[in-house]
Amino acid sequence: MDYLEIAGGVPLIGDIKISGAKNAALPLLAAGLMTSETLTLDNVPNLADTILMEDLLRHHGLDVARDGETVTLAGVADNFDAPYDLVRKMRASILVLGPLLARFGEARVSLPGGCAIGTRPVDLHIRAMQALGAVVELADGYIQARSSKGLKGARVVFPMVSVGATENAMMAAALADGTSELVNVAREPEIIDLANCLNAMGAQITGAGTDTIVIEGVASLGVARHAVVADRIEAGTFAIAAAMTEGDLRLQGALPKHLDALIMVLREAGADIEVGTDYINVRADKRMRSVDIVTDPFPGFPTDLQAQFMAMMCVADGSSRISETIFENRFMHVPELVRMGADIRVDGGLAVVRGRETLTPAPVMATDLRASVSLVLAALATIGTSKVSRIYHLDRGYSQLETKLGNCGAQIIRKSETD
Ligand SMILES: CC(=O)N[C@H]1[C@@H](OP(=O)(O)OP(=O)(O)OC[C@H]2O[C@@H](n3ccc(=O)[nH]c3=O)[C@H](O)[C@@H]2O)O[C@H](CO)[C@@H](O)[C@@H]1O
Ligand SMILES: C=C(OP(=O)(O)O)C(=O)O
Repeated sequence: MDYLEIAGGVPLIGDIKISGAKNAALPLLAAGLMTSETLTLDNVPNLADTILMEDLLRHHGLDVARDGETVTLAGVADNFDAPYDLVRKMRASILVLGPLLARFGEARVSLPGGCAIGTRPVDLHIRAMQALGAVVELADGYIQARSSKGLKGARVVFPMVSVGATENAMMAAALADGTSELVNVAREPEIIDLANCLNAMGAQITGAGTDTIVIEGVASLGVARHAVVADRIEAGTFAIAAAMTEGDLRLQGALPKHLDALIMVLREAGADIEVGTDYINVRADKRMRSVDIVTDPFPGFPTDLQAQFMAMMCVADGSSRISETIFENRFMHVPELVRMGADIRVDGGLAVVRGRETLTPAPVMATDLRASVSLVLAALATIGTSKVSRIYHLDRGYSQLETKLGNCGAQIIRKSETD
């Protein structure tokens, strides 16, 4: 199994090009099921998750071709079954439910089950499909959905904000008969990116980025070409890396309007941040100050940056309160950070971090994507050599992580247990 060996304590200095967003690319790829014409997606990051989604689409019968970061989807699906073996590896596989149901009137998708960060039910996805007229049954661990006469536009009010359920409902309603109003939807930039792509394919969606989306259903969607939006979570991760190593990173392609909450707390912590329309420059020449954060749906502080921010607070001056409100079990990085000498107390969804002057190098491992990268950040800021194991989690969400960081001075090497 691969691991990373990181000799930390070096300020990161240089330029990093931000990749396309995993969390935008996954629904955009699923949207390829909704047309019989070609959908070409540019800036698709080359990640374990996007490759798995490409495999899932092939399994459904699409022709999928990748050339660098451009993915072309053609053909028509002829298999409406998303099996457990593919879905269990990536929860975002549930995003084929809306497209298959809307386009073909049937879908059978394995229930994804819980994962390291929480139980993550899919009840809101199912309720949205039912509201649009589908008949849904749960049997043998599968969601079996049918709409033999096609989906019907409807008013769907979400009891809580869900990114994935908003995306599934938006895709299903795009091909439904009549008007849909989706209320209390997620406002994440990835939702806007999906709406833009669907509209380029011929959908009629307005309101994406607000809490109400209105969709006039159309009979079919056509050909389109769309570039995936920049990954705000990758950019945010590197922004934190610059601040905590007292470095100077220019994040090319990062969109500051998608990172307002992080930029505000980094400035409060003492980082010097300059922004342009498509770059963020983060500079620090002293130890950061402690700041409290609460995770929230966009435009709040993203849960996908909570672990990385906590790593920074472990070496900040003072005491920080970190509240995780989105997922019930998203503190798995805590015991590993503690192994590196961090002082963290957890009480339910609250972590209190008392910053130390420095951490100590240690062998660590994590059980999810952002927890893993938080350990990489902690190791980069710690003098001495740390070993971060189970890095297959990192490969789900960070494209060329070692190269990008290595080009900015990080001493980070991927090794195999057999080396
Ligand atoms: C591929 C992708 O885009 N993943 C992101 C997406 O995940 P995902 O779309 O799975 O996250 P949701 O926004 O749906 O989850 C938010 C909360 O709603 C709950 N919930 C969700 C659906 C449902 O049917 N019932 C229910 O109770 C979840 O358990 C969670 O507590 O948004 C999360 C929240 O910003 C991010 O951390 C993930 O990186
Ligand atoms: C939780 C994440 O992803 P997913 O929803 O795909 O598990 C993430 O990107 O941090």
